[in-house]
Amino acid sequence: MRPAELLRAYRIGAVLLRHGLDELIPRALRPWPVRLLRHSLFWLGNRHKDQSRATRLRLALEALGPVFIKFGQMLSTRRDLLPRDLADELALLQDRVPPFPGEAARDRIEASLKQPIEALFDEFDISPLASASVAQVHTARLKSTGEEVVLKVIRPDIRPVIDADLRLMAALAGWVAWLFPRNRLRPVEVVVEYRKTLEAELNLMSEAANAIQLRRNFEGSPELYVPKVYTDFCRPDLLVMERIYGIPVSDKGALEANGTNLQLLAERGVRVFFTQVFRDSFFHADMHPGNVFVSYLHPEDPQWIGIDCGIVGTLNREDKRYLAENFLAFFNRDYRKVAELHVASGWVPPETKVEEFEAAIRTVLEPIFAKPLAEISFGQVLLNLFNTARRFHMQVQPQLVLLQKTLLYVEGLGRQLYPQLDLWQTAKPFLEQWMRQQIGPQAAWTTIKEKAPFWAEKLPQLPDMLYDVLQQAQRQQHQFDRLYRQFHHQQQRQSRNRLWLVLGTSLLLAGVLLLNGPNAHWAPWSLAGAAVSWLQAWRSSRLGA
Ligand SMILES: Nc1ncnc2c1ncn2[C@@H]1O[C@H](COP(=O)(O)OP(=O)(O)OP(=O)(O)O)[C@@H](O)[C@H]1O
Repeated sequence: MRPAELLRAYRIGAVLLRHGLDELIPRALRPWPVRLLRHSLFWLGNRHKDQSRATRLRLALEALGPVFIKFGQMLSTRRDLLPRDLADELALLQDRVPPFPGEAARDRIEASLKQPIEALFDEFDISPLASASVAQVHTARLKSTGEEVVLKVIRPDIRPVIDADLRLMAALAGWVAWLFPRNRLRPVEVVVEYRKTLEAELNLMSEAANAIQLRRNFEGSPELYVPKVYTDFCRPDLLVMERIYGIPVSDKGALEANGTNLQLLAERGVRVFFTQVFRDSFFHADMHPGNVFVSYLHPEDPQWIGIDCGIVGTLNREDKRYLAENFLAFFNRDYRKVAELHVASGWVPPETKVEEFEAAIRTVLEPIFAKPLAEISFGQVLLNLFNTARRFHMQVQPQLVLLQKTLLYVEGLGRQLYPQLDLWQTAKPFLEQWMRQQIGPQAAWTTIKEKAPFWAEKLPQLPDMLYDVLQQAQRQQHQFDRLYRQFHHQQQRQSRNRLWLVLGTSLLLAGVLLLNGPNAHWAPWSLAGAAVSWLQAWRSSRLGA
């Protein structure tokens, strides 16, 4: 460890102790030498004794800076791993970070583009429009077209901090895993997963690619608008995109003042999400209110605006089948079907007892379904299902966890806008349509259509291929006949061999017996016969070899 890292490690340890987080470790796992050591660090006493353990954890993460704050935010969504009080408190984590000087942003942009800013942009605003823990946003105009743009630039000093903190975090996770090997938190895996998310957020080229894909998927849609990305100016640490003007979704007063149809807006939010999931298999997975706006234009026919595509989820056909089949089974409150689906599809091990699994699902979901449909949370249903399935050894895929978390956000936003929002009613047509596409005549027709170009390409080659196959079959038949004849011949020879050996042995025995009897003169003949028989057996085996 380098001196700077040692210092940082000390600081992390000091912050954790000053927030009394050592008390989160069960007393049984803190033997007296550890407790003695703790007491000897008297200058690092718990300074937040009056706060709950959850609040102390949140305050400590906030004190440790962006890497830990984002880590806490990620953990808050893993309710399967954390106790409820901790998860609730971590969800309150905010990355309030002071902006860095606009001049530093300007230097960084110029270094990335290898040109002075004035050569490409007019009206670059030196004071940031927004500032977050990883990046800062400035406004400008494209010199070539006059279009208004925003420039999102990664904080200049963030990379080494992130690298060092991640290394320390990984070491800490390793110790925790070593100390508590049976801990269900799985710290090492959680840190690895976190590192991937953070790496993706640090590369603005991947955010640009995601935004382009999402924009293409919703090209011309009245429901969702995604700002244009100016790829020529994008670099790993710089993203340039169209500036949008929208009402922040959290500002319900402004939405109402603009005359927005809130019911339609909420329903469209759910539809946009399910379209991304079931039509495109590609969804925006960072739907926090700072990333979602509503257009000022045509408020009676409201359009969402989505920015910050740093985190997206992708789904495969199997994931979608899992979601659609389970949701439809839930819709009919058919827990048996849900349990059977899990076993039949191999999502849980085949030896799982369907009755037990069904009972466990019923226990966690029946209280939810006792509420009116409009109050049920899809996200909560999924979360409870995942937690139950994990107990039955199902490996819940990360993309499904991401989807479940996004679903909670979407529901939260929707219900905030229009509390009577009936999610099931809005989502059901999507699920049913998807299922129709997967099974039945429509599915068969779709498969034929999908395969048609392949067959059209292969059809002219079909006679040749058929001829080849027939030729090959004929050759194989000949080969088989030859092998069979060889085998038969060998069998015959072996049985002849055995006969000669048996005869030789019998004649040998007879010869030996005759030697001592009254007919001893026959003995040489018998022994000679034995010798001839063995010779014959030897010859025949040599011929076959
Ligand atoms: N295209 C845009 N047009 C107008 N404002 C924008 C645009 N993109 C970003 N902003 C503003 O900048 C803020 C931060 O942008 P963004 O969410 O992309 O950054 P971030 O660093 O990923 O922040 P966070 O971590 O909070 O999501 C947004 O909340 C919004 O106010």
